[in-house]
Amino acid sequence: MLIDYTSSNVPLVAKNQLLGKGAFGMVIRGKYLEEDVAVKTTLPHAEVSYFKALLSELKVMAYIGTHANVVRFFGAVTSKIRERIVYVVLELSPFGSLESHLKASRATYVNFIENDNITKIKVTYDPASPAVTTCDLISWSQQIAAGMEYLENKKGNI
Ligand SMILES: Nc1ncnc2c1ncn2[C@@H]1O[C@H](COP(=O)(O)OP(=O)(O)OP(=O)(O)O)[C@@H](O)[C@H]1O
Repeated sequence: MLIDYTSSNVPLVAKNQLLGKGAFGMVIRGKYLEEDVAVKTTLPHAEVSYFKALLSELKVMAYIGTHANVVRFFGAVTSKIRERIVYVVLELSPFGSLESHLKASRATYVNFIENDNITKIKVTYDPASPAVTTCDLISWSQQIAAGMEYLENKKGNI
């Protein structure tokens, strides 16, 4: 279901909290029904092609549905679509992109592999001690594969 917020509800978008920028848009932190969310939109005065790319992404997100290993899509603010402004509301990933998290964690990475053997099992990721370990990498790989498998099956149903 596509949730269409009225413009009066747009204060869900918190200002000046930029989470990141992509090829055609920016992602800012917001709040939806007491939940912290990520809000994706185009940069001001962006080219029409960027706006169309965001609309295509929105269409895909709306089709995908929910899976534990795929960022959840809450809905979109489309009330200003004529002015080429759309806000796509997504689950907030508190650590940002996996790539940037892995790069930032490189210096504190804890390797559990010695002579091709795993020396320790630490199953759960503990945000209080955020050093990434070999077990985290294995677990995240499995989660990515599960998410990709779900998307692949969805693709087959189009
Ligand atoms: N759901 C999210 N939660 C937290 N941060 C996010 C979220 N989505 C995106 N970001 C941040 O915003 C950045 C840009 O995201 P965006 O989806 O626009 O582009 P991308 O997927 O990284 O690249 P591209 O535009 O090439 O697809 C990300 O690299 C990440 O740092």
